[in-house]
Amino acid sequence: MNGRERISVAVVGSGYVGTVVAACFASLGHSVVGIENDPAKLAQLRAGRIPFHEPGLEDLLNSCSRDGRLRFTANYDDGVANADVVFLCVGTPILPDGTVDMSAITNAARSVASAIRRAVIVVSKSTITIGGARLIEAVIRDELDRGDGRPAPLGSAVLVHNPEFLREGSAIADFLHPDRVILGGDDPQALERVSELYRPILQQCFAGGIPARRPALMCVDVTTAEMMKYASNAFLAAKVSFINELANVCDLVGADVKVLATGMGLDRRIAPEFLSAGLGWGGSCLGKDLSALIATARDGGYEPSLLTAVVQVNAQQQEVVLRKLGMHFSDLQGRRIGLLGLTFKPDTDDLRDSPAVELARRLLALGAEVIAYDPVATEAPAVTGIAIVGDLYQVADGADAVVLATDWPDFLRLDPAKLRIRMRGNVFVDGRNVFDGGAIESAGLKYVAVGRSAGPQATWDSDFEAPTFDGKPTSRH
Ligand SMILES: NC(=O)c1ccc[n+]([C@@H]2O[C@H](COP(=O)([O-])OP(=O)(O)OC[C@H]3O[C@@H](n4cnc5c(N)ncnc54)[C@H](O)[C@@H]3O)[C@@H](O)[C@H]2O)c1
Ligand SMILES: O=c1ccn([C@@H]2O[C@H](COP(=O)(O)OP(=O)(O)O[C@H]3O[C@H](CO)[C@@H](O)[C@H](O)[C@H]3O)[C@@H](O)[C@H]2O)c(=O)[nH]1
Repeated sequence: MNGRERISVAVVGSGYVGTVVAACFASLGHSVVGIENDPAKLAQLRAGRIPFHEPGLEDLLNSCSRDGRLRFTANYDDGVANADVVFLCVGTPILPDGTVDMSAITNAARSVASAIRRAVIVVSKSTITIGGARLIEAVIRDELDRGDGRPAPLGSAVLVHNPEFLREGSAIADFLHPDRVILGGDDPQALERVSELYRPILQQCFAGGIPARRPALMCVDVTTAEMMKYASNAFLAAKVSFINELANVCDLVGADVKVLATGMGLDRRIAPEFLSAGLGWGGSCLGKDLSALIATARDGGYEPSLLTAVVQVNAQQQEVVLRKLGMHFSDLQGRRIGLLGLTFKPDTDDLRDSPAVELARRLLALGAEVIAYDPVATEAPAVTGIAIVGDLYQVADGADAVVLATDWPDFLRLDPAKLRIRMRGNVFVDGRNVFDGGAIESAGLKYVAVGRSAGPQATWDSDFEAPTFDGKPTSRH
């Protein structure tokens, strides 16, 4: 601990976020108990196995468990008894009306409160509705006030909201090397105590041996902290929808969206991240959080037209791929389509709101046959009719077209000639713009990408000299 205090932490919910939070805080030297109410997940975690796919997490969990800093329980009395800080990391899905289902987190908060016997800080880390922190606080206060014949004196609780910005697939690095830690609350001592937990992260100047920017700590009011999470995800989704819209314009005018995005990203105000055009964004968070933000705005009488356009452009992006297939086949009835990838992005097994699964669903609805391969998602998702195969080249067997839907690095190593030889047709749709079209075409396939039609390709060599405003070349050196 390098002389730092070891803080007792409980983490409620051991899913994609809670398990990472628990293992990472334990790796920083804190003493952590994970509370999970799903018996199957709990059994796996206790056996040292992660019930989902997240690179590096199983090793981290096992090393922390071996050192006695991390364990899991289903029992709130056991988990909360000695905790100084309790993190709530349970799911907050969307209800059919687009608002947030806060029932799991309020139930968890009630269970925590019923087990509190000392002064505790409860930290909501789940993404919550605007006003959610106050709701959780009220639930905890009610439970503590209820007494219910339990031995007095009961403990006390202060609420801090600490939204999480990790991404699946790079969750450990994102948690341990964040750009910022946001704490929402109005109790300075509680904010200070929670920031203590993050101290090793906040003080680091190196990430993986490379000098890094020190993460920022921002302490704000709870409502702004709640908004910070929704606004960040809405912005990321908007950036992807923006480049996808431009990709569609590139297809019209013969420009290359990949080169366009590289050029745009060189402007530091724009930044290169989240400018990859393709099948669109998905996953358990972006769509859900946009929906919650839109519902919040409408609830206040404001129509958020930009946010709704971000969602519309994304929904439409799958049609772009269908339209491209439509240029090669008069209709998709009876066509055999091989799908590479099912998860919503690489390095996760998460199929929630996956653009690949949604594309499969639409293809099936149009009468196509869909044969899919994914390196990690090896069971058919809840879409009847997708046939899953165990080898990537098998998707090509008798296929009229192969569509890359998820940009798993494994796929970049595929041999297009091996694919071609097994196919009936010759169409290859690169739904994530990751391939070199020339290499695909030289294997006898027709390469179809998103926003990269036969327009002129920009050169990108190091001897390039940018023209000055008067047209004369100038050296960059
Ligand atoms: N998945 C991400 O990448 C990510 C990133 C940042 C924020 N978030 C937010 O974090 C929250 C959790 O997301 P997730 O993806 O980890 O969800 P998840 O469904 O993977 O995990 C939630 C876990 O909580 C458990 N649980 C539910 N109620 C419980 C209770 N009362 N007691 C004990 N355990 C309980 C569930 O069994 C499950 O294992 C959501 O609000 C989400 O929006 C998610
Ligand atoms: O240039 C890009 C970048 C991403 N995507 C897609 O966008 C989706 C979301 O990707 P990503 O943001 O990396 O995944 P998540 O793990 O869902 O992470 C987001 O959602 C989390 C949950 O709220 C937040 O914590 C993270 O900060 C936020 O990036 C995926 O389908 C990607 O394929 C693109 O299409 N183009």
